[in-house]
Amino acid sequence: MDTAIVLFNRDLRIHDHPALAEACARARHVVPLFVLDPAVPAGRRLPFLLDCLRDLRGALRARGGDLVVRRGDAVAETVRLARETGAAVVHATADVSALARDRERRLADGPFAFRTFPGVTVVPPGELLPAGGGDHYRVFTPYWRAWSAARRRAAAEVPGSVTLPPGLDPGDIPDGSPHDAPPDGARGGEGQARARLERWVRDGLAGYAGDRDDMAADRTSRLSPYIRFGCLSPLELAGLPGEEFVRQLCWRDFHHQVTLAFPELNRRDYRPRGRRWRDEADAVAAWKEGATGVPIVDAGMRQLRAEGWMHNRARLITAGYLVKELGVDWRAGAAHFFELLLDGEVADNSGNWQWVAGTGNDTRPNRGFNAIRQANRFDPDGGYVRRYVPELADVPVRFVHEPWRSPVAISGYPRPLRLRAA
Ligand SMILES: Cc1cc2nc3c(=O)[nH]c(=O)nc-3n(C[C@H](O)[C@H](O)[C@H](O)COP(=O)(O)OP(=O)(O)OC[C@H]3O[C@@H](n4cnc5c(N)ncnc54)[C@H](O)[C@@H]3O)c2cc1C
Repeated sequence: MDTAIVLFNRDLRIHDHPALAEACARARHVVPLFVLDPAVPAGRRLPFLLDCLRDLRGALRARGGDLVVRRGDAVAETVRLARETGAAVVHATADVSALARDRERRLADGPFAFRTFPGVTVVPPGELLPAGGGDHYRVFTPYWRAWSAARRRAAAEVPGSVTLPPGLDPGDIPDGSPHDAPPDGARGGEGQARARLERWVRDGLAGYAGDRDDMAADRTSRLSPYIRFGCLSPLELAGLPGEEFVRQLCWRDFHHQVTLAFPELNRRDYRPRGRRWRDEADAVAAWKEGATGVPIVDAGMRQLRAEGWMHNRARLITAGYLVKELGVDWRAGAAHFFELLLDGEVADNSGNWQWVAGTGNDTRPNRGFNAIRQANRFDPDGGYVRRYVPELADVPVRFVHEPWRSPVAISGYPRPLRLRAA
């Protein structure tokens, strides 16, 4: 094989990258390509994405290659580059969203051989099928059992060298304007990801099972934006010790295999339950602003806005409040999360929202989400609330989750919009 293009998407790494490794092993010239598509705006994730591209370019240059960057429609630009370089083969990492699969279908019709490779999940979506029939697992526990027992591929080798065809213009990676700076300075890229992983394995992994729901302690890995952009290989992460952490990666795989089978997961109820949602524009606006008057909900929503990330327990509480307490359609909440989260991504976002709403893969669709009970259990000292809702910084512990019970008026903080009895 003379020239192969490797089309990157959300697999922005050189470690364990089967599509890249195979191209480098077989082709004389390899063109690593990323296409910035204005029709698929990265929104708030753009600065993080640009960091990832710069880091990937650096890693490829260190191996004698480069990252070729183009702007436009990913398929049209790939076809154009194949013509320019005479590439007969295009490699990509297989993905599950409707958008990604449409791109794969169009690439398969291109004037080259198109091959997809694993790498977005630990176990490729669709590889495990339930014994009782069906094209995917609908319930997590049997999936977890099958997933834990499944044979895994070996991690792909990092290519020693990458050789571009001569005379190719690599193209610029835009700077991104300062007002686009990532929230709270979160920097993207495989180098950052591996450094954070190393720190977390040293300091956090051993205590993960006990600490992951302690909202104030904030001791989860915070690797999700890096996993979302593929700066880390899920397969490599799943080789870490610690069942509880690996189980979360299995949840991620689970939602991906659901999305492969049900690509409308971000639009349609997975299990329609005939729910009538309320039209509550003012309440939704207050929820988005972190001004519902329910401290644990407001703390989560303000963390999301400030950091582009929210603790998993806060995601469950804020989502539960919107759909179960306010009776608002999960799609409105999922769209807001998707817009603001650095890790925002169809399978995990919509899969989790539908799980909370009872329209997804929860075996207990009527599960309650009592925000106050959750707050007392997972933020018993109110440390999480105080961090994000400074109006409550000096309120005594016994009122921090229910400030409306305080005999002393608290200025500057609203009364709760709506709340079931705790
Ligand atoms: C309503 C709602 C929306 C969510 N939207 C997203 C989203 O858009 N993108 C996203 O990556 N996660 C989403 N999650 C899942 C989870 O909250 C985040 O993955 C997690 O909080 C990220 O923090 P962490 O990296 O510290 O996780 P850790 O606890 O350290 O877990 C390690 C990794 O496992 C994966 N993971 C953990 N929990 C889940 C889960 N419940 N479902 C799927 N994967 C999981 C993530 O890749 C995470 O980085 C959502 C959860 C809820 C309840």
